[in-house]
Amino acid sequence: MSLETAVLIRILFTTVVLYITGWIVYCRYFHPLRAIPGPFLASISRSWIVYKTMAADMEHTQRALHKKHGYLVRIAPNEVSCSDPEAIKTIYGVKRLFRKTDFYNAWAPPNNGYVGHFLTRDEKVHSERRRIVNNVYSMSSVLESEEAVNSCSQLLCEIMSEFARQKKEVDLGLWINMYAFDVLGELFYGKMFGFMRDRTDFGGYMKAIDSLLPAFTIGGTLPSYLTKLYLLSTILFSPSVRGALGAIKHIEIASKNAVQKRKQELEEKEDGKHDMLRKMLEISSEKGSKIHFSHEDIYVESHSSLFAGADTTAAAINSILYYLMLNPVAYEKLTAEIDASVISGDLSIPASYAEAIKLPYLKACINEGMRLYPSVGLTMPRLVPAGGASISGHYFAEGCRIGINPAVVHYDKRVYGEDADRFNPDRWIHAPDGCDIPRMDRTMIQFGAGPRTCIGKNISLSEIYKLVPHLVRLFHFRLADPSTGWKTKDYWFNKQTGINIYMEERIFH
Ligand code: HEM
Repeated sequence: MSLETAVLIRILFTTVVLYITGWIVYCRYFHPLRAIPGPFLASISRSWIVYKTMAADMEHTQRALHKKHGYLVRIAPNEVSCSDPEAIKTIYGVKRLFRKTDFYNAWAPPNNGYVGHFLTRDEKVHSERRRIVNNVYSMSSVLESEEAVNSCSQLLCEIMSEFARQKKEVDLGLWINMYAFDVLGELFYGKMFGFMRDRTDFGGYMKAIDSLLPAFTIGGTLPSYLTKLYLLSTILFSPSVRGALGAIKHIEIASKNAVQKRKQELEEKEDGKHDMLRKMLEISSEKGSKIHFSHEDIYVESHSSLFAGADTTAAAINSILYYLMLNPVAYEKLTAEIDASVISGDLSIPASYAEAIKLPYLKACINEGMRLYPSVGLTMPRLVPAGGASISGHYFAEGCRIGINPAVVHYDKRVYGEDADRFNPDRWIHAPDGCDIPRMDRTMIQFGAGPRTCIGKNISLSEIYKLVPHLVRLFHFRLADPSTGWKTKDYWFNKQTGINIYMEERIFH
């Protein structure tokens, strides 16, 4: 090696060491977030958050960190996880908009048009676009398709009856996931995809989402200059991600075909169906050119809902049923309420949404399942707007990243009582000492909060309120092996596997 090269290497090495030392000193002693506690590595590098996200159990890590440090924990040099229930309205409220961070960029398809409600970071564009379709997602609109949802529940119950008669061990999570996809098929396209009918992962959608979730979540957590590189390398080197992109393409093509077909059907004859596709086609033909709502926007609307709406709803139903199976007293109490309501004629089977929401213990069990196990298990990160903000006694400068993880704030003992980490639906009937139900309700952010609240919330609630009493009335479920527990993977959607059960059909005389 020549002398010049050796000197050059030494200069380079010294520069790198000086840069890293300077960066660490800045992060620890001069950074605006220096006073916020958290893991040392997190305070100087995003490698901590990336590594912990890859482990897919961030909700446990964050709960432990908040228990140790309080409401604010530094999870990256410029990012904070907040668990203060009072901060929900500041961070996610309408008063001053905290924009979504670049975490969401990793999920966006290469698309020059509108990327969908979930991914859009421009609040003005978001509110304009969301206003166009808000009514389509209202509860009254969703309930116009109630019969269609009933047909899905009935098919699921027929399959479950067959399994019960065969005394077969069943992967409950898998069937609930297939059910959730088929309901979206009915609601959006006027017919089930065929997951349950064909007993298969139709078009490979489930596998595709499972493969893409880690890539998007890790890609979004990386420093933004690495996101594209990371995503590109997963496409090049991971056959499952390549396969998943193929399946997503399939969903896109299927959406496009469905829009064309539905348009044609409606032109040919009136079929009396009020699916969401029809409603969106009507908006598009009545005022589409004026408000720029084209067929392209309808494809985006429908296929992004498949991505966002099936796994999340399935995770919620799974958690409600799983915790009931683990808590026989609550399970019996719910069964008694449902049986009494059926006998008195207050609840039909299939259950109507309007009837089901009147059952107090059912409501308590549903709230409690989604509290203890919200379907989204990472912080929903936002940027502090111009002028900064005061949160939990700390001033945050513009541009700091901050978010709340539903799976952390839902465990707050000051809000939900000393037994907040236990499944106890009764807390929703009589609030624990020192707690009150309106505050408990306000702290539930399983569907997000404020202007970016889940647009599909009513779809999911109608599915959950209708399916849970239907299943509880017709079957008795028990875990095949209560000692093993489910397995969970928290890649933004916190998905469960291994809910293996046996069931019996209930006999009524
Ligand atoms: C139990 C079921 C569901 C849960 C727990 C859930 C959860 C969430 C959460 C937490 C957000 C906010 C994300 C953020 O602020 O970063 C969100 C947004 C969203 N969800 Fe859901 N979701 C569910 C079902 C659905 C369904 C069925 C659909 C579609 C049909 C859907 C579509 C969306 C969309 C499009 C957004 C973005 C809304 C916006 O920014 O305007 N979700 N969801």
